[in-house]
Amino acid sequence: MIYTLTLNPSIDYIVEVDDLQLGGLNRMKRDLKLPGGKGLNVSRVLKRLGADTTAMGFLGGFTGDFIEAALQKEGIPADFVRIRGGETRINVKLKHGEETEINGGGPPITAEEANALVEKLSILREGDLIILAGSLPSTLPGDFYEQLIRMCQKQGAEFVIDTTGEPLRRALAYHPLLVKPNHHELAELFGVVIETREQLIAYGRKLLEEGAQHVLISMAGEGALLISGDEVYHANVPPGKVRNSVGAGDSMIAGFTGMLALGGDLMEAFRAGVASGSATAFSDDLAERGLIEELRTQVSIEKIG
Ligand SMILES: Nc1ncnc2c1ncn2[C@@H]1O[C@H](COP(=O)(O)OP(=O)(O)OP(=O)(O)O)[C@@H](O)[C@H]1O
Ligand SMILES: O=P(O)(O)OC[C@@]1(O)O[C@H](CO)[C@@H](O)[C@@H]1O
Repeated sequence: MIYTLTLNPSIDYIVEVDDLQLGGLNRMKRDLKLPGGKGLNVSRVLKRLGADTTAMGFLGGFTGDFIEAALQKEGIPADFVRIRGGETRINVKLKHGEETEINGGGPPITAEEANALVEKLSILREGDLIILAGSLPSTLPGDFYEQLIRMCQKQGAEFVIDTTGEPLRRALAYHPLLVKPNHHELAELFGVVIETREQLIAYGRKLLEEGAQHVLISMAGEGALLISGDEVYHANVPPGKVRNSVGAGDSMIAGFTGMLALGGDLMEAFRAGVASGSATAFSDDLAERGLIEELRTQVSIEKIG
């Protein structure tokens, strides 16, 4: 079973305008409300790929009800802690030729609610994988991800972590199955400017040295790098019209881990990851299975190191 953990989920409110007038009245051309948050996105794509998944985390208020109903409609098992002190955030994704994102801070989580989540995670067993994804709510301790990782490992489960900064850095020592920074996150993590592919690979290798089992570096339209052991692979992205990049990275994690869970090898997982990321980039919502399958045949992988 692949569990996903989203400590700070969201409704993603996607708003499209023709010509954004800052300081003026804008009329929406189109809008869409989707369940969001990184782990939730991973679960939604895993489900479409036919992998077993359960979504976990915190939900509150009417926005939390919306997300629960959306997951139920898609047949995704969910086991969230309901919080009492606020509503799950609404993140605005503004499309105006480019994409501008305004993410909320998220509601407060009490110590009691945090403990309730820890209790729920006692269900994890050997053979399970948990994907910890997204920002850490500011009311939780800075080492909360680390606490959860230690606990999951005691129970024999593997983990993937997709977050930024210190929580990501600290998680490396626990040997995550996968980390997937994009090129900007990788540069930020090491406080450097990365200009060449060689530099990307060098910093990706550092993540392996610090403990990650596999490193995926996503580069949006430039494809992705997989660094594993002494080997480095590059995948191209298939051609297509970009409609939405929100959740492309999460879809990539779903494709990669889902394929491994379904018995695929590392190269098949890499290919499925890239195809899933691109299928989301070419869709209004997250990728559907049909498009992922179609794009999978168009991803070519080259060993470059
Ligand atoms: N413009 C694009 N064209 C084709 N494929 C894309 C494009 N953008 C993203 N993808 C696919 O999705 C993968 C992940 O994208 P990206 O590098 O943008 O991740 P990310 O920054 O973590 O995304 P997000 O945070 O928006 O979910 C890429 O490696 C690629 O396979
Ligand atoms: O604020 P965080 O937790 O870093 O990111 C949240 C978020 O931007 O990530 C997802 C896309 O990856 C969206 O569904 C969601 O709105």
